[in-house]
Amino acid sequence: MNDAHHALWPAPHAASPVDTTVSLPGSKSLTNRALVLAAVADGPGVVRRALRSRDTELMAAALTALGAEVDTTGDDWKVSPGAWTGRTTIDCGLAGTVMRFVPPVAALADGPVIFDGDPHARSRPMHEVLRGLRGLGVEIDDEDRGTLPFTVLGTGSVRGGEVTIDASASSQFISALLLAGARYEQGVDVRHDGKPVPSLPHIEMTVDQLRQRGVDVDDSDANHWRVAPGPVRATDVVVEPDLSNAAPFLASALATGGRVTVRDWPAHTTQAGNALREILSLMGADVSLGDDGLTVRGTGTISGLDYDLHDVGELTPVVAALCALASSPSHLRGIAHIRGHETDRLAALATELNSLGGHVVETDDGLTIRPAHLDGGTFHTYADHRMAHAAVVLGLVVRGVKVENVETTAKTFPGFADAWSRLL
Ligand SMILES: O=C(O)C1=C[C@@H](OP(=O)(O)O)[C@@H](O)[C@H](O)C1
Ligand SMILES: C=C(OP(=O)(O)O)C(=O)O
Repeated sequence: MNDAHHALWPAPHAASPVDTTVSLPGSKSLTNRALVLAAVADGPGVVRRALRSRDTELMAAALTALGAEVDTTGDDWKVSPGAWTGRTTIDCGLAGTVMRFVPPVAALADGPVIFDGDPHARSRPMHEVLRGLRGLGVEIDDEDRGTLPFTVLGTGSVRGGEVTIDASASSQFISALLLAGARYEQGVDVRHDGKPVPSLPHIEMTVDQLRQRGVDVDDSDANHWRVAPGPVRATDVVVEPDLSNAAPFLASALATGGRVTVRDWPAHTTQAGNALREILSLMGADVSLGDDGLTVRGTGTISGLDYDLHDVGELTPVVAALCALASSPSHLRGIAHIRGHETDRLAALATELNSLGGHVVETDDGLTIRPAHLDGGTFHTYADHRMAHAAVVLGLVVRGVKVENVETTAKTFPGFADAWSRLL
């Protein structure tokens, strides 16, 4: 691993238990769904308190390239749908939501649309989105790669109809087809056939967002989703704070035996990050939801965790960091699919935690983490924002943790490092 390109950021050490209240930026998953749905809507809409980060700016740029108008100047982003135009190129960065959600929209454009992204984006699974789109009548040129780069050959309309894909590698494959599906002539009727679909809350979020805009979605049978053809109503929506990005902040209370409150925690939400309430209480925290937000209090002792993270895989890095600080062993299961996230997160976490002295073993579908004394050292992020989140949690209690490429957190949380420097 070459550290020469990136300065090392010394993760802040907590001299005393953390005791603070924080407001967090908006949800990536909600912002990018709201942008896509606003761009395919029947009139101009507003996305209030939009997350401004690399992934959401890439989404805004992608939709603009396809003919929508997206005004991102303030905190409330204004979106006006346009006539879908092809003959353009989309940069997906490393954003799963851009590489999966935009091709089904590009299929409505009147010409070819080229997709590419960061070097690692080319290894993220895409095959089943492409297969699904082909089954719905879309022509795609990927030179049989099944990954980025590829070209969607838009013709101005999409037939739609029935299709079966294997979404065991990512829930985003299903969300992708559903988000644009109402604009296809026959809507979409998509079935999953394969090992269980991960991250189901994210599909529920997609279904919920579609219904909020008047789209008729039938998800009454497992592994089967139907979106009726029809208009997507333009809306004025407020984005909730990103509950998955709350993970390192809430975890800091547990790690240091302190208290953290995250303001504006929604009482009802489809965000996967809401599972932190259960996970952190299983690990020994006192968790309460009140008028001032979600408050987590730690006792100074962290219990190991035996847990299936299949539905909430994006929480793994921070949870694994807490497990590495716990006083009993942990078994994190059900997360084989996170090998296809920003990096192979199972390999990256095992390597980096062990390099600090951890006792972490990769299993087929997760991690086994045993108590160990950790020492400082360099924690590599592999261009994965959530690896940096894990490193921050460790650094609070382990002296001398240095984070390589902390700037990678700009994917979903620009100013992440500064937020910690201010907090401690
Ligand atoms: O639809 C979404 O917004 C997301 C779905 C999940 O993807 P996977 O199903 O690939 O885990 C999640 O991990 C990712 O961070 C965001
Ligand atoms: C898996 C993640 O991102 P993406 O939306 O790029 O898939 C994540 O944020 O943890």
